[in-house]
Amino acid sequence: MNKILLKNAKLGHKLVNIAIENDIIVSIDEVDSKHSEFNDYKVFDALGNTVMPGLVDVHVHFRDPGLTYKETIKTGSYAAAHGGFTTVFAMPNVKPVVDNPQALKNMLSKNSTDSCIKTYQYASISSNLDKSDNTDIAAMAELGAIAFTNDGHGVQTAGVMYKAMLEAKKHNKAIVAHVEDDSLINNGVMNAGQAAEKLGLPGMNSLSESSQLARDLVLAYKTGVHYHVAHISTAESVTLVRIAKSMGVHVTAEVSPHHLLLDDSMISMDNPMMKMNPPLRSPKDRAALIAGLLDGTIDMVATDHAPHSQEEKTGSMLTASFGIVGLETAFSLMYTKFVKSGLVSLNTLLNWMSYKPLKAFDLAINKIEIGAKANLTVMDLNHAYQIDASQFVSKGKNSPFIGEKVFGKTLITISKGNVAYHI
Ligand SMILES: NC(=O)N[C@@H](CC(=O)O)C(=O)O
Ligand SMILES: [Zn+2]
Ligand SMILES: [Zn+2]
Repeated sequence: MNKILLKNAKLGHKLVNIAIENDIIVSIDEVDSKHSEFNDYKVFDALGNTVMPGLVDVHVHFRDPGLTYKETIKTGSYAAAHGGFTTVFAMPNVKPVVDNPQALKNMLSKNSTDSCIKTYQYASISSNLDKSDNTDIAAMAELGAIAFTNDGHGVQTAGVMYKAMLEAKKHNKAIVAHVEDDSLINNGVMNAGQAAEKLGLPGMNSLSESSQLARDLVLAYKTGVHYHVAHISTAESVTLVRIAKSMGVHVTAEVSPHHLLLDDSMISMDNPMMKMNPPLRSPKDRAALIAGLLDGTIDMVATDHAPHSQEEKTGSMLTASFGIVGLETAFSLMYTKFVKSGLVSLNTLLNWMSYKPLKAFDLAINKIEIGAKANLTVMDLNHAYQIDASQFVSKGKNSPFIGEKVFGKTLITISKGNVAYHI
């Protein structure tokens, strides 16, 4: 049997010892209580640091199979554990795309052998993410796809989206949408606006997101499907989700740390690390995202961890790949900017980064109590440091936050009773 004792962990205001057998928390005792039957346990000392429910990220790209020079399930899941995540949802835009039952079967078995944390798998809505033929949602729901998404691309026609929603609803699965109307992108490499004009770079119209979102929300209203908005990025999108929620549409939304913390006014030069999809929007959009997260319109934070090679992220934004890594910086950035600054409590941050992501997808929540699955992480919340790409265990070093001063360092991550990361 796998037996772990996590000693001297701060849980609320108490200092506790947490015993884990296989994947279950079997006891939580105050440190000074006399409990001495832990002889054959593997001991990890939290040294008085805070233990919290494992973080959850519903949006990661692990690039495996097919693009393993960028990331593998091994390196990606280890990066997640290093960031305090016990649970992630992997996107289907690998090679081959997870767009059929056999590809999904292969992914599910690869995730279970290669990932050091709990990894759920998305399957796609249409074949190869671009063709107009719908995938076999019924079969892939049956096999265990967590939900369906064409992330990386918008679903360009209402017909394909409507059909996918009807099928997903029938099988009690969510549709996760990367909302982007290709006809409003104009070969852009950043948000269309003053900043793009100043730099002389082609801009992507933000209506590309909100106009397709408006379409989808009508379809979601009609079909009753759970519709989840990936990486929401514009003020209009937040307003649309707010209205849809008030109408009773089953809609949830995620926002990335970078869209909360950066905007296009901060792109002072042609810098590939500031290139991602959706692009960093205007300061006004960013303010609306923060307001939307604070008032509950936006449900959760998700990283959209998108590793790329160094070559793919050097040179000009005109040619660089879209996307940045996020798993190893998300918690510390959010903790520093939202909790340490006094804006919200640690508990609220954990709602955004653990409780609500699981709740939204009807999964059991991570909690630290006897009988619960051992999905937890120990953080040194007082540890101050500068973000340094050489400390990343991800293959992707493509972060715009290098050099940023943050608080919060992961000491131990336990997922399903396995010690996935420890210092
Ligand atoms: N976010 C990105 O800029 N890139 C993602 C795709 C996506 O999330 O849309 C990728 O797969 O690289
Ligand atoms: Zn996307
Ligand atoms: Zn993505």
